[in-house]
Amino acid sequence: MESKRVKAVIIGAGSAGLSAMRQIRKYTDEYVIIDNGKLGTKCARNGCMPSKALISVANGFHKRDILAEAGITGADKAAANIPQVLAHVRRLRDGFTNRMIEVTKELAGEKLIRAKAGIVSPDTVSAGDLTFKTDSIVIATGSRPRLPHGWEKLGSRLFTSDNIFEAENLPPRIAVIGMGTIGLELGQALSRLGIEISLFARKSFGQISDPEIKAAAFEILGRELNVNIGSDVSFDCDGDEVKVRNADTESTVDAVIAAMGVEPDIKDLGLENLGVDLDSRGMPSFDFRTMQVADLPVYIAGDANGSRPILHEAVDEGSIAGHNAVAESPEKFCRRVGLSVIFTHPQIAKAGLSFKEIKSRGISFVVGNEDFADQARARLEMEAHGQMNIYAESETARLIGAELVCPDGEHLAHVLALAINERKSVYDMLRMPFYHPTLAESLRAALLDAAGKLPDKGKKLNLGLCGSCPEKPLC
Ligand SMILES: Cc1cc2nc3c(=O)[nH]c(=O)nc-3n(C[C@H](O)[C@H](O)[C@H](O)COP(=O)(O)OP(=O)(O)OC[C@H]3O[C@@H](n4cnc5c(N)ncnc54)[C@H](O)[C@@H]3O)c2cc1C
Ligand SMILES: NC(=O)c1ccc[n+]([C@@H]2O[C@H](COP(=O)([O-])OP(=O)(O)OC[C@H]3O[C@@H](n4cnc5c(N)ncnc54)[C@H](O)[C@@H]3O)[C@@H](O)[C@H]2O)c1
Repeated sequence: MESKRVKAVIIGAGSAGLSAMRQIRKYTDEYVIIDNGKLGTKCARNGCMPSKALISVANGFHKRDILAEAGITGADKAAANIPQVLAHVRRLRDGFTNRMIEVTKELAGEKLIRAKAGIVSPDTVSAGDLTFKTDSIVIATGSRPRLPHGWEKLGSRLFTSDNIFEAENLPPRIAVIGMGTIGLELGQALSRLGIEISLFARKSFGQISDPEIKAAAFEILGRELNVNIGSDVSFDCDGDEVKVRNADTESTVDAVIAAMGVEPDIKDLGLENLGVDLDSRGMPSFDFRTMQVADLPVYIAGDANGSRPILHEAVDEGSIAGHNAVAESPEKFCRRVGLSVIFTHPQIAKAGLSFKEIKSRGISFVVGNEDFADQARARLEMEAHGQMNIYAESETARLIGAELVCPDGEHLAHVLALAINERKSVYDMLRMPFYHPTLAESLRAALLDAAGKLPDKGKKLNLGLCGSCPEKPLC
């Protein structure tokens, strides 16, 4: 076996691994990046991008249902050709994937080793016929769909996010197991494209903790989706059909989409050779601010650490891990304000601290609410449903979090995340202009509602919404 000496080994050329490489190559060219799978990143190949392409087509098609109400006739004749829709999704997906492959090859050049990596010890990594002695290791191996024991028996009738975007066609009846992010996004999109979807889950809307927002999401999405929640889900194969059931319901379907979470792809990686304790999942402890594993020169980033399996966090974590892999000593980084979006229609989103986190920290806070049933722009768009709750600390009036299910939730959540990050108060935010008629005005309504519930009952608003004039005003 040939042995080489390097300063850093990155395992995995996905979003986190590439981000780590971008940092490492600023300081040294003595590194390698090892990947044995398809290049192009999960996000582009079978994650963010194909799922959003499918959702976009499905939402466009769904509009035909409201066009007649607005006087546009004939839209009911539109049809969704599933093989053609899937081919369109793949075409768009391939564009993103091919670009990522080019970027990977351009950036990595000969440093890219195409082999399965294994950790031999904290300073040694194997890759096929090669062994690397290294000063540091970045683990960025991503995740795989979690499949509880037994579900693999479905064979070719089983889809996960790993294979669904490769399908040439889909059968007319599908059960989706799991009502988390993937289950909701794919379940609603496929249902809108005319596939008969039955959603089964033990619990719903795991990403949302505010009971009012959860209830609103459940009510709105439940209007168009067949949702079955409660006990454990089981199945039986009956010829070409599958019978899926929980305690109350049974559905006969042609295939199943398993969307029961993801688990770090760390099987057979050799983490036991690091010489540190591993938990029941086989995961070592790591520091969320340095990405360092125990006190070793080993860093773990992205979906591989099982902490925040979303794209921008994977990229941040890769960056931190890469920085620390070549630093004198590991530096602690402040992590970004929380932000997550589920691309259902309406969208479900969260910014800053969740309702549950605020409660568990014992913070005294007020909730500002907006009901989209009466929101002017939402009514014009014929999407007048949803709820937004924003949370402000009672003592300081500072915005600290928000949970929402509403039209354009992705944009509202970004504005809220910005405000929370900049430590803005309800009053600071009310100094902003809000154009009419926009969905952004919903934020103003929620802010006014919060102001009225603060200890001073919004009295500061009497000083004038814009506040006193600074020396060099922008107005
Ligand atoms: C259907 C779906 C939709 C999603 N939508 C969104 C979204 O809208 N927004 C969002 O923010 N996030 C979304 N995500 C999550 C997002 O895609 C992931 O968080 C992100 O892509 C993870 O990046 P990563 O670098 O950790 O993993 P990856 O990109 O999977 O990279 C891991 C790499 O490691 C390699 N590897 C694994 N083991 C080894 C080994 N032993 N040796 C060598 N190489 C190895 C693999 O081949 C792979 O290339 C979605 C995920 C899914 C499944
Ligand atoms: N818009 C986005 O940002 C986006 C989109 C898709 C995926 N993702 C990422 O991908 C990850 C994986 O998504 P996911 O939807 O698979 O996971 P998830 O954790 O969001 O949801 C898993 C769901 O499966 C249910 N479940 C688990 N075991 C079950 C069982 N045995 N029987 C029935 N139900 C069961 C859970 O109760 C939960 O509702 C997410 O954590 C998310 O970060 C993000």
